[in-house]
Parts: sequence; C-alpha cells; structure tokens
Amino acid sequence: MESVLDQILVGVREDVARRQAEVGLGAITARAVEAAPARDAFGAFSAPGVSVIAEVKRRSPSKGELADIPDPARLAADYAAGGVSCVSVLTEERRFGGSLADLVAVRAAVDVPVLRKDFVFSEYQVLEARAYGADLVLLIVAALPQDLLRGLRTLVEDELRMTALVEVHDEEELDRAVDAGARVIGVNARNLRTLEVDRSVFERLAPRIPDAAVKVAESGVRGADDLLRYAAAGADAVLVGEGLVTTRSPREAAAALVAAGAAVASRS
Ligand SMILES: O=P(O)(O)OC[C@@H](O)[C@@H](O)c1c[nH]c2ccccc12
Repeated sequence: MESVLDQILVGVREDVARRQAEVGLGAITARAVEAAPARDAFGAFSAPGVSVIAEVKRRSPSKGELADIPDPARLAADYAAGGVSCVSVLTEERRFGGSLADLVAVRAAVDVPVLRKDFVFSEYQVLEARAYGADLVLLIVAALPQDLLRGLRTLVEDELRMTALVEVHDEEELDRAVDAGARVIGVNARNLRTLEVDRSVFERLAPRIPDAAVKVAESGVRGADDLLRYAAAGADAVLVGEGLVTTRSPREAAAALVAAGAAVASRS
C-alpha cells in the first residue's frame, strides 16, 4: 500500500521538476555558491540546556489547517524575539502550504540558523535550500535509499558547509543515519507512513544515538512538560510546530519553552 510519505513524494517530485525546468541545475548551483556562508547550527545546538527549533507550519496532512500565517517573516521574528535557536520553515506546498518564498522571507527576518523542512531527494533541492538562504536541510531517512542519503549528507555538510538534520523513526533508520555520517539526528515522534504520534520513540532511540551527535526530539511538544520529558531522555533540542503556531502569542509561547530549556542547563 502507498504510505502518506509516498503520496507526498509524488507531488514534491512534480513540483521540483517544474522549478528545475525554469531554473536549471547550473543556475541554482551558481546561486548556492554565491550565497552568504551558512550559519553554524551545530554550535547553536551544542549550547548548554535544550535548544528550541520553532517551525513555520500552516497545515499538515495529519491535522489539516493549523494557522493562517499571512506574514511568515513576522512569525519568525516573534520566535527569534522569544529566544529560539533556530527557525524551521516548511517549504512543501501541497500538504503543508509552504513555499520557497516563505524561506526567503524568514531568512531576511532573523539572524538565527534557518532550516529548510521539505521532502528532499535530490541535489537540486539541497542547492535550492542554500541558494535561498537556508543553513540546515532536513534529510528524512525513510524517504532515501542509503547511497542517496550518504551523498546528500556529504553535499550538505562537507561541500556546502551547511548542517543536515537527519530524521529517523526507528532503530534501523537510526543505524542508517549513523552510517551516513549524521552529526545532528532528529527522532520524529510522528511516523510519516501512518502519521501516528508516539512520544516514547525518542526515549527508546536516544540511548543508541552516538554521544558526539546532537539529539533532536521532533513533534508532539505541547508545552514545557513535553520539553522536560524529552530533556530527561537526553534531548539537546526540540522541534516544535503546532504547539507554537496555534497559540495566541507565539512569541510568549516560544519564550516559555526557551526558559524551560535553559533551566535544564542550570540544573545539570
Ligand atoms: O507540529 P509538531 O507536532 O510540533 O511537529 C513539528 C515537526 O516535528 C513536524 O512538522 C515534522 C517533523 N518531521 C517532518 C517531516 C516533514 C514534515 C513535517 C515534519
């Protein structure tokens, strides 16, 4: 049976082909090379305490419409004012309502590292991320054969000097992430094949993640309690979308999470 992930990838492939017909590989490579150097996300996540990655997310296949977000730059600026370490921008158009225009707007609005969150399967998309100002690229292990995962991780980190957030959901995917040289590993509580959320997956996988890697807990963070639970299980950072975009004041909600993450540092 075709999973949700497979269905999403079909649409993303069409969208990438359309963009690539307009701006070819040579042109996007030139833009990527000319872009200002990527910001150091690895360093930002290695700071004491739990770092917060705040996401610009309008809708999702699991929850439908989440938030209107007419001005993604303003939302990102609010997140930054709340003290987050990184802003994640969903650029997938059909299911998440994002775009590269959102990435450009957010990049111009904040100084913290920016993550391009999409369903990346090609060098073209990685170069696009760099060309439009992203500092990190999400690589979803479940969407990539091992050779491609390795190649894209190398392009992102060794060639473009960006950071790859390598996303896993089970032990086998974690082993593949480590084999591919991942230095920042995200454990998604949401299974992208079924969309079910299970917050215990991070606790199960964290002990298997190499000490040298940054550990990111993704999805399902509703507030400080969830952050603290992930912190107790060894998270260096949490990635939060719905819990921030659906609040009345994303800035205050972000600041509350940042404060909770910082308090973890002073306790240990
Ligand atoms: O809205 P949440 O539950 O806080 O989740 C954010 C983020 O983890 C989620 O958007 C996400 C994690 N990995 C992804 C891969 C593709 C699209 C989306 C995602």
